[in-house]
Amino acid sequence: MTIIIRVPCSSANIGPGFDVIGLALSMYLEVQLTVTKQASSSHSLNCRITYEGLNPESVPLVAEDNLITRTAVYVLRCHGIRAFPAETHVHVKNPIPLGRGLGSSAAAIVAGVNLANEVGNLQLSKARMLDFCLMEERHPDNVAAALYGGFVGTYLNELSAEDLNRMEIPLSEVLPEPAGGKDTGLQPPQPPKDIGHYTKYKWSSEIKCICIIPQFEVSTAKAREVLPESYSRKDIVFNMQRLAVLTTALGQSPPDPGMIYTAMQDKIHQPYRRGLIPGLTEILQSVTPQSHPGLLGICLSGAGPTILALATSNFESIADHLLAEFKKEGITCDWRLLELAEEGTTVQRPTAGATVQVEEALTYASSGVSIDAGNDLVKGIKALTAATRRPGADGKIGGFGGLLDLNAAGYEGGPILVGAIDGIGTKVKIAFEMGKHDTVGIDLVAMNVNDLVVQGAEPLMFLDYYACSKLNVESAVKFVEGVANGCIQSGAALVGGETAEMPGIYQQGEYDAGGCAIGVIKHGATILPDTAAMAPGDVLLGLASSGVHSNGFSLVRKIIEKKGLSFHDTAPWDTNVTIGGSLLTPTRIYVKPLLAATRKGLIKGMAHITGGGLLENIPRMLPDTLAAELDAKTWPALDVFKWLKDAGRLEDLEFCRTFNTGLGMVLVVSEEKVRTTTEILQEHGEKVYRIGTLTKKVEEECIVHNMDVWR
Ligand SMILES: Nc1ncnc2c1ncn2[C@@H]1O[C@H](COP(=O)(O)OP(=O)(O)O)[C@@H](O)[C@H]1O
Ligand SMILES: N[C@@H](CCOP(=O)(O)O)C(=O)O
Repeated sequence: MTIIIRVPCSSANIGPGFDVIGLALSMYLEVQLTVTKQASSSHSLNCRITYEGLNPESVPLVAEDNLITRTAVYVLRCHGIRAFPAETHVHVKNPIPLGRGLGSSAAAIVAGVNLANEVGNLQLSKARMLDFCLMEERHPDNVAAALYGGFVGTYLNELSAEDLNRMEIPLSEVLPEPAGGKDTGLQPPQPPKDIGHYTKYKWSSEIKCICIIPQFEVSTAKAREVLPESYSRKDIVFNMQRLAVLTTALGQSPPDPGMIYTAMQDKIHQPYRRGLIPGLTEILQSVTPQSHPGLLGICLSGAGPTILALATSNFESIADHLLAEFKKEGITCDWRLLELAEEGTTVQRPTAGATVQVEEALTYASSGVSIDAGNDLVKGIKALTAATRRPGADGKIGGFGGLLDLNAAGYEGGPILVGAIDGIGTKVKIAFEMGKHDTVGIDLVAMNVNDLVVQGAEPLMFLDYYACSKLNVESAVKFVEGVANGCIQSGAALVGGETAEMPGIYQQGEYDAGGCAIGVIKHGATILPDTAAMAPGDVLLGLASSGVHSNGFSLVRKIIEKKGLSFHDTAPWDTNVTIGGSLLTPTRIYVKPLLAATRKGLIKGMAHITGGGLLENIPRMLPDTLAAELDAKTWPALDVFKWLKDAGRLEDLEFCRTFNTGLGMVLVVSEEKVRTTTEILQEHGEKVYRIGTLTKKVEEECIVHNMDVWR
């Protein structure tokens, strides 16, 4: 499958509008993209480049050096993708002469950003693409015209010194000494949002563009070096007066040659560039609407050396005259008659909506976390833990919590102790980003006490472990505030903890936290799950989660990053909150409602839906002979999950194996106890859904029907 990206060339300034106005013109750079899946590639950054067109000697075919591909790699790296997929073939067809003032570098940069968008399936908006273009080509006139097409006026929000000096931005062709161009090995920061703005002016359809293209190059960087740092008020006013008239005059029909010719005069760049283009002033002055009927105006195209003459007729005779003028200076030129390219950059995919096929849907594993590896570890250490068995504890692992019978251990009359240990995972990264530390402690407690309660245990005490590079007392206190809050919600006492300062292990300003809950089950009470009591036909009840809870955050962060969003942006799934604010919603603590129900002997088993989602956690409470059959239509799909699934293009099974999908707990209850159980849980504020039943196991342990409701 080949995707074709077409970017028009552009002519900037049109006389007085230096760095402000641009025209997209009907000569197109074409980039053909094909990805053939291979294990590896011998080409730089996995990308093979071929080129046909003008100035082949000046166009590097190494992806690290070529402006199109190095722009694409910059954009990909901003999204956590280090290189092209192996193997990418980029074929470039380029009729735009390089270094002539027709926006060849702008076209290459715009093509590169679009290339990354296709290869990485980044789904960037055009406005966001403009931001990426402007990190590289810092004058907006050419890139805005090339991207959006038409006759555009632009302005730029100034970049901060920090953003100006980013090392990871590819070397620009147009800045004298750009800071960037270095691969620091780090992920480049996302560009600031909305750097560039544009408006489209009307363009009179009678006007055509005669481009006289001398056979020598003037690099834009050099043509900017000759410009002064400051201008007289007289010259600025001269240009502004003309620009104000020109932008409207070029949209009027019929165009007014007298007005346009005068309005295309300039005092702030052309006079200074004449040293680079022999005979420039004389050539510009050699034609007028009077001497050459049909001519509207004449100027330097961009930084030159191309001359742009706007005309409504007599194109050939105007061109012949200008070619002869250049000839007097000993300069040979080509000429082209171009029209306005109204459309801007286009991307042609073989079928509408198709994406580069090699682009795979995100998976939890692709975000760096492997559920399978975790399962393999449990298998691998089973024998080791079994060797630690002692009276009161069988040394088996794999349950939600670990059990020790104090009575059997020699403490006569003592209850069964249940212990759980867990962390918050990378949800803490969002706390760092948002500077909000008072809720992740709730998550920490929740992850532990919810694991205890599913065994029927009442959590009694909690200990936390907080490790950082340098202790920030304020955020650490906030963190413990969250832990204490979680303990109060679950009725556990916070009896101790540990704070560790470990410079060199953690990144500055960051921390990690773990915690351990201990609870008890009275002798005589049922230790859950009561697998022996479960039978086909038993009902599965689901309790609503408060959101993503505390699992799957590596994937969440990857999706947010891939979409080019910041945690401070408005949440696409809820415009009342920021993304970070919404994602920091603490994990729901189910201890009190579930203890109320278990004490009445209503529940046969419970699964805390954490990493591994419904598919991996529900089977943990079932006997070998039974399977869970769920209908996804029976509980609401939370908007946050729908968005994550769509934005990450997560496949149904992957989604269901990573996230809680809207259910934080799943219970097994016999049919006759469904009503009472539901009522008790609802009295405690839970949202309860009847989500499925237990069936005889044939092959799969957990089957979810109608997963298409999440799409
Ligand atoms: N199609 C292309 N492929 C690769 N690099 C390109 C392409 N077009 C332009 N460039 C790069 O841009 C440079 C010209 O940029 P610049 O001096 O701004 O001139 P222009 O006025 O043509 O934009 C070339 O020397 C080359 O490095
Ligand atoms: N406003 C810029 C335009 C440069 O255009 P190019 O086509 O020469 O790259 C300038 O005048 O420097």
